[in-house]
Amino acid sequence: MTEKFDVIVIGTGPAGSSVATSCAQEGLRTAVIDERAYGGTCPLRGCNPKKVLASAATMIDETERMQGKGIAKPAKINWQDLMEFKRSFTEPVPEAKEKSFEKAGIETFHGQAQFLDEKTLKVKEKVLEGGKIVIATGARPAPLPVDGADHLTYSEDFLELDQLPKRVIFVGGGYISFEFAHIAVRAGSDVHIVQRGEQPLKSFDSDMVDLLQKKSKEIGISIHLNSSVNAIEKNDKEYIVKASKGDEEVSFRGDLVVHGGGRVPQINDLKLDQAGVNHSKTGITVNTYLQSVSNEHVYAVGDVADTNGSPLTPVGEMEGQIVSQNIVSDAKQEANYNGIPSVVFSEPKLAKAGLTEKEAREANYDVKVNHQDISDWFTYRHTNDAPAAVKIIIDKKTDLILGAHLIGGKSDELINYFAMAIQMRIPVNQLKNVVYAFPTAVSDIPSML
Ligand SMILES: Cc1cc2nc3c(=O)[nH]c(=O)nc-3n(C[C@H](O)[C@H](O)[C@H](O)COP(=O)(O)OP(=O)(O)OC[C@H]3O[C@@H](n4cnc5c(N)ncnc54)[C@H](O)[C@@H]3O)c2cc1C
Ligand SMILES: NC(=O)c1ccc[n+]([C@@H]2O[C@H](COP(=O)([O-])OP(=O)(O)OC[C@H]3O[C@@H](n4cnc5c(N)ncnc54)[C@H](O)[C@@H]3O)[C@@H](O)[C@H]2O)c1
Repeated sequence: MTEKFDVIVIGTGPAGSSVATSCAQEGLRTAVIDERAYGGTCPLRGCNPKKVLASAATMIDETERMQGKGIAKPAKINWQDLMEFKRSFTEPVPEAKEKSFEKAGIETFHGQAQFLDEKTLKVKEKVLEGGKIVIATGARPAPLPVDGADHLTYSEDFLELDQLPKRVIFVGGGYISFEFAHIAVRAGSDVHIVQRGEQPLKSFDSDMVDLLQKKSKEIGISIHLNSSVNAIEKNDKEYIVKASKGDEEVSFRGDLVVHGGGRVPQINDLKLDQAGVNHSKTGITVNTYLQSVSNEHVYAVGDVADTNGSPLTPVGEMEGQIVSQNIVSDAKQEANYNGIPSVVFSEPKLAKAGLTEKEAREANYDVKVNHQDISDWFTYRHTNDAPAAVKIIIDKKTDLILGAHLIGGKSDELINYFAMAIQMRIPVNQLKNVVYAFPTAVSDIPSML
């Protein structure tokens, strides 16, 4: 027998949860489906467990850099204790999530969802029909065209390691590799990042990335640029990662090789063709209302949707809110990706919101660029926090901030103020006149503008 719903959401990560909860609150008969434990990548295998480990790495960095400045003995990471602490955050998630869906009146299904036709899905032996179906299936590690790719350890397995091996090699120089490398080196491992391009963390400001690379090298991370990994071999002692660097072949030896080579939309198992849902390598093809261009019953949100939004939790949540409004009231809401902040949780942390200097100039803005080394400002000097730098890009014509780029121990919180200014279109002259608490990192904002 076919069960009928107003809305069926495939995926219970941040994006899917956001749609399902809002639709149910508005009285629509709503169902969620997930093939894995409820909660999705962010709270179980991504942001939150990573942040528990990264915060410990920050504490190590803080005590190390204060040696001889009032802190006597550097702290040490106890990996097993830290993982136990991390599990206290991840383990309760699936049950709590399921209960919160049930409390909201959402029907819950476990298993892989596959389309049978435009409006119907199969989950194990059950057949479900949705007035609207929302695809929120997230992303998975990109298959890398590398011989011996099966030797790679994925980010989610790294976050479950009982022991941290002595020598760790990261393939790729993006978010995952920099964040995990900063954790691993603070936990005592020898770490290599092998990145095929000229600049790691390509979407960030290149001056800030240069500072992060310099600090990463100082704390013992070896960064190999222009080195494209093409093979991973294993013998009874170790892994050997082979890469091409121009005409040269280079190799690195380690005890663990981690995939940091990018993620791709999770669409393989959905049988999208049976529902006439168009897609490409970059995800489900949607219009500006996040509705499938080829099947009006279907929407897509989060990492799986091919939009201008980056694959980040707050983007998925925002898209979820937009789709729920479009479904509930037949509205035509569009996502606004302007000024969305993003942080690499290394130590120092790297942050951005809005346009880079290059993007602003290419878009023909008449820009004022405030680029400052702030490591000798009191905020950073009293905790010996270097490097610390800021680059703010201001539109001379409107006095609005177009982009903000930060590096330093406080940049993860500080970037939100710039994101707010960009998103709410607060002009620089107003931001300068806000009275902030002192001494805080935020009270430096007027001097950055
Ligand atoms: C290591 C790591 C660290 C990260 N750190 C951050 C961070 O600090 N900040 C940030 O903003 N973002 C971070 N991200 C990105 C963030 O986790 C994702 O952007 C976010 O989880 C995407 O949400 P989503 O709902 O689109 O997908 P997901 O959270 O991936 O959820 C998708 C769900 O769909 C389910 N599913 C897939 N296919 C099917 C199917 N056929 N049938 C049924 N269920 C299915 C999956 O099991 C999963 O539960 C990180 C990612 C990783 C990997
Ligand atoms: N703090 C955060 O918000 C956070 C943290 C982790 C992940 N994420 C999300 O997850 C996504 C995936 O993260 P990621 O770090 O895997 O990808 P990424 O896209 O940030 O970086 C991947 C890097 O790997 C390189 N690469 C790919 N194949 C290679 C090869 N064979 N040899 C050498 N280098 C190679 C690419 O050039 C690129 O620089 C991110 O785009 C981000 O949206 C976010």
